[in-house]
Amino acid sequence: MSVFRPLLFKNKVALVTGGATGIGKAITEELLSLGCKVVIASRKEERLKATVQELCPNSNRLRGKVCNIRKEDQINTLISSTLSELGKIDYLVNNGGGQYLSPVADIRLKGWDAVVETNLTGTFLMCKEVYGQWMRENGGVIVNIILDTSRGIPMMAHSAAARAGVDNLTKSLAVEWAANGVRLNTVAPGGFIYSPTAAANYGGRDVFEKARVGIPAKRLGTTQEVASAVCFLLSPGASFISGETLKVDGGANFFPSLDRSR
Ligand SMILES: CCC/C=C/C(=O)SCCNC(=O)CCNC(=O)[C@H](O)C(C)(C)COP(=O)([O-])OP(=O)([O-])OC[C@H]1O[C@@H](n2cnc3c(N)ncnc32)[C@H](O)[C@@H]1OP(=O)([O-])[O-]
Ligand SMILES: NC(=O)C1=CN([C@@H]2O[C@H](COP(=O)(O)OP(=O)(O)OC[C@H]3O[C@@H](n4cnc5c(N)ncnc54)[C@H](OP(=O)(O)O)[C@@H]3O)[C@@H](O)[C@H]2O)C=CC1
Repeated sequence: MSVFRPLLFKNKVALVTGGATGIGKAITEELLSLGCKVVIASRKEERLKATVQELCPNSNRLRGKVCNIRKEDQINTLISSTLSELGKIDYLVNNGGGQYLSPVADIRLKGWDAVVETNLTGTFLMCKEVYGQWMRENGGVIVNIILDTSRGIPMMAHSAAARAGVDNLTKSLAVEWAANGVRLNTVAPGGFIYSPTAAANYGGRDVFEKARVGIPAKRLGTTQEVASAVCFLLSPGASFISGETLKVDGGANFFPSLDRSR
């Protein structure tokens, strides 16, 4: 059940990348339950269709649009078609992204570029385009999902570097665009947030289960717990918060790393 007051969100238009699966799907569900109209955008059309069918089969409050955030022309079309269909974009959640596990020594340039383009360049392009086409004149709120990079991330160094870039980009934009009524923040899920699609990327549930020992609460975070943080930052309750990074990690960042071996 939502912890927010629907009136604050009613009839707002939200664009959520990667909104058909995992954390993005939980954000989509939360925003729908609060009365938003939501556009979800990602590469695989069948996932978009399945989520629209599951969450909102009999209404056009949820729309899926195919978009690869590594392609500037596709982003341009995503924003312009959303604006022509729904008239505005109040919220943008840059959630689409990911990486693969690899020691740095084995990362090829093509793989490095794929991860940086997806996570850093894709977020830059989405922010720039939504600002240029709508938020510069009308204001809005942006939340960028990253990883908690505060201690580095061995085996995911390409993604950690890209996400640290997103974190810093968010701070610059929070200052540059403040006078235009645009707020931006990042949410950093640090502990492991299980969803079937996230786990499939790592060959199953195992890698998530192993992470449990490094989390003080000895449990994984849920996609809904990330969605709540995102919705708080989108809401008027966060109207004087910009350029911040909110960790959603059950305190794992403060847990002595020695305890991780137990
Ligand atoms: C762990 C717990 C925490 C969880 C955190 C999460 O984020 S959960 C969220 C989890 N969800 C996600 O992460 C979902 C989104 N993630 C993705 O789609 C991919 O991880 C992507 C971002 C690399 C794009 O991939 P793509 O195929 O569209 O990209 P492309 O075709 O442009 O270039 C591919 C190049 O990248 C390399 N390479 C790629 N994979 C591997 C690998 N397994 N092995 C080795 N290398 C790999 C390879 O060099 C390849 O070129 P090659 O040598 O084959 O010619
Ligand atoms: N699960 C976790 O523990 C953590 C997750 N995160 C981050 O949270 C976000 C959501 O991940 P999660 O829900 O867990 O995993 P998922 O794999 O379910 O979500 C990733 C989403 O991103 C979309 N996506 C990937 N690449 C692109 C692209 N090039 N263009 C458009 N969409 C794309 C995918 O859709 P499609 O394949 O159809 O394009 C998918 O919907 C990611 O950025 C992830 O890195 C951060 C910390 C921890």
